[in-house]
Amino acid sequence: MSFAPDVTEIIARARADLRMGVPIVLTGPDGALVMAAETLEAQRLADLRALGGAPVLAITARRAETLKARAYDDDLARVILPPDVSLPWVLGVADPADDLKSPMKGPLRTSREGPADLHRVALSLTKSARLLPAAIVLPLTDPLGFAAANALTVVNAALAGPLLAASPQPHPVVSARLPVEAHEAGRLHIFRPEDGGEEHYAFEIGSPARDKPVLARLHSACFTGDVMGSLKCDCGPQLRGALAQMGAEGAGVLLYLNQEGRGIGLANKMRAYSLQDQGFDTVEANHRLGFEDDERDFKLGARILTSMGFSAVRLLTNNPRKIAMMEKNGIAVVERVPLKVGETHHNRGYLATKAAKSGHLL
Ligand SMILES: Nc1nc2c(ncn2[C@@H]2O[C@H](COP(=O)(O)OP(=O)(O)OP(=O)(O)O)[C@@H](O)[C@H]2O)c(=O)[nH]1
Ligand SMILES: [Zn+2]
Repeated sequence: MSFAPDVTEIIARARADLRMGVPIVLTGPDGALVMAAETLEAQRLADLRALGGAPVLAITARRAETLKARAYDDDLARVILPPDVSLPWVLGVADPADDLKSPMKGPLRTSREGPADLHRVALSLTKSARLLPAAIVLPLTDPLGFAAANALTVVNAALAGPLLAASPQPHPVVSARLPVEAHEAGRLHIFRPEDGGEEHYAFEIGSPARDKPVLARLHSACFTGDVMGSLKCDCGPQLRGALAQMGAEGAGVLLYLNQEGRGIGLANKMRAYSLQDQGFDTVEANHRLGFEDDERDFKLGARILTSMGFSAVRLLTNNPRKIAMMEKNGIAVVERVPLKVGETHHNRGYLATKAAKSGHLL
């Protein structure tokens, strides 16, 4: 019988639970109750306090650096909850929105007791749920009993950790003809990753030969730039520029990858924009939120191209990481086609930061 969900499916459930503010239980050699800081409610925090024990707030080393909290576990810190912990305290540690307005009072104490494996998986889960990377973790003596009594999702952390770090295989779902302004012979293909995450799209123009390098673009979703015409980035003009070039050549493939905000999600990108209004650049803003500069899965694009039958591209990009990841994952980049469009006085600093800190080619 195989009606029960497998680990991948349970991870998808856990992600949905955390987004709703429902706690989950992680099991490893030990077990722990996990709640995402961003969706924590006052009543659940009160219930947590009533349980006793030694809860911590796990945050990434990036966020810990901003808060001057010691990260004993390299990539994360376990902040000890004060006995009178309140919801604003939890949110103040997790969310940098008010860092400048109300700097944290007193030094944060962090734990170095025992392994941090469950905390690491808890943070990966909050990231994959596109929430702030911060989670309350409370060790439990009877994790399975606690989960059963409260009908909570149980995730085996040892199995989930590697799956959360891996790139899920996107499967083709459907494709249909779609004439667009750039070219009448367009076809939109939908791909669905097997981890229950966001779908991604491939827009094919003309009938590019599978045995020759295809003019290709890996475009990461940017609602603000692609749809709203934001002047803060160059995404909209890049999207339309790439389509126009493919239209003019009569052939090409544009992958539209739903990795909004370099993989942190639109809500977190808007948090980053607020920080940028406080004077931080695009990379510093990601770090203050607890993210790396770029949280995208670049393998995804190579996998979709491979599944469409392509093995070589002329890649429209200024980002050398995209080229390296294509090559590493079986797609030869025979030419880099620069895509320099859409510079405005609003995005000049953003583009300069990408060149200085993220290695973008000018
Ligand atoms: N976190 C964050 N994401 C941003 C910001 N501005 C734009 N983005 C996102 O950055 C991504 C840009 O995607 P791309 O244009 O494909 O990538 P790129 O790395 O600039 O590379 P090329 O355009 O190919 O040179 C999109 O997902 C945007 O939503 C920002 O200030 N912070
Ligand atoms: Zn953009």
